[in-house]
Amino acid sequence: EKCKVGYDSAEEWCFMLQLQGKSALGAAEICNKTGGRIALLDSYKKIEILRTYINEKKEFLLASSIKTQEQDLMMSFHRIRDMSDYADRYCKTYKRFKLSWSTRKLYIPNSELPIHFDANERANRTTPAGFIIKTSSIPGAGLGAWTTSKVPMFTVLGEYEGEEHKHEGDMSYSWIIFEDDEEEHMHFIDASSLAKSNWLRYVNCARNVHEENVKPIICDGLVFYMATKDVGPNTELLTWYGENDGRSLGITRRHPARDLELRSTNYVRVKYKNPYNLDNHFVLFDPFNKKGRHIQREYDYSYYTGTAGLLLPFVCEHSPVDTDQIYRWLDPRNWQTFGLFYNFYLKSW
Ligand SMILES: C[S@@+](CC[C@H](N)C(=O)[O-])C[C@H]1O[C@@H](n2cnc3c(N)ncnc32)[C@H](O)[C@@H]1O
Repeated sequence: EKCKVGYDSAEEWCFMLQLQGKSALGAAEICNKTGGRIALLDSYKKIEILRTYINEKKEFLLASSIKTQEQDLMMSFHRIRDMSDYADRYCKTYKRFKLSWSTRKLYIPNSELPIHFDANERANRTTPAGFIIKTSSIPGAGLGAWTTSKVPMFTVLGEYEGEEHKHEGDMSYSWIIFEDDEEEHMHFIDASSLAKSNWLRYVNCARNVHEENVKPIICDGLVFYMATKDVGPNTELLTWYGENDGRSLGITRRHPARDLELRSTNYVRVKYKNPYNLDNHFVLFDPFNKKGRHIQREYDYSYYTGTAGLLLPFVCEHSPVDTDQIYRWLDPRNWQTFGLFYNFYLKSW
């Protein structure tokens, strides 16, 4: 037998399907321990052989209980998508009827302001009944907006008020509004002034999908905030600021409202060698997809899954022929080294 213990022979390769769910790093570690490495897809033939190999073990894979994470992820994704659809509908109605009965039904207006008050108290004084401004649940984030009673899903928490500029002001309280999708046609709604904003300025940025419960609806040059879940009492309202602002707050996670490309809940993690740039990286391999779309780039889904990322089954391999080594020689980035070796070889010969 050419394959090591625990490995199965599949044509010229030796594979081992691991049904335990692991992160990319955890998987690499286990493959190392068994004397192999993460299976590397570097030829069409190998992809086909690996597909056949996994298909033979299909029942085990389908029976493994670790799919719940992918299912959660897809559900969260669809929920976020549904919220976008709902927001679009809300906006259409708003554009036609403004705040009429239909858009006002689930709309929470600012608290009414007294006639005389300190101008800088405006923002806080607009806080409606059922909400309170107090220290955020996020360490170091300052103040936050909290519920004191239940808020049903789809409740519009009001309009994000601020000064409208054409120039960039204090970006930490600004929404950028693109009018008709053109960069030149944009403005900012800047809530940095306490005298010219309302309580929604205190809504902080969610760090993950579990705590995210508010969606900005950008509509008709304005921004509304809408609850995307039934929110219980004494819960902080948190929304996703967008990738740029998220990043500047140290939240580098990808918010998959943009593009969650998962199509399956049967992924197996392997590596893939890109034939164009010879880069090799982790991919999600869907061995049961018959339409040929079985390789999926793996993005950072930790916005959903927490820091370890998706826990997936994976395939280890060890090959009597180290194809990775061969590719290293073929990689143009290594040719300089190869040249040195070649010169040395010629000279010594
Ligand atoms: C629109 S304000 C939110 C209200 C702010 N916390 C306050 O006390 O006025 C945005 C600012 O809140 C803070 N913040 C919001 N989300 C945060 C997060 N996830 N982590 C750290 N700071 C955050 C940052 O200082 C950010 O510039």
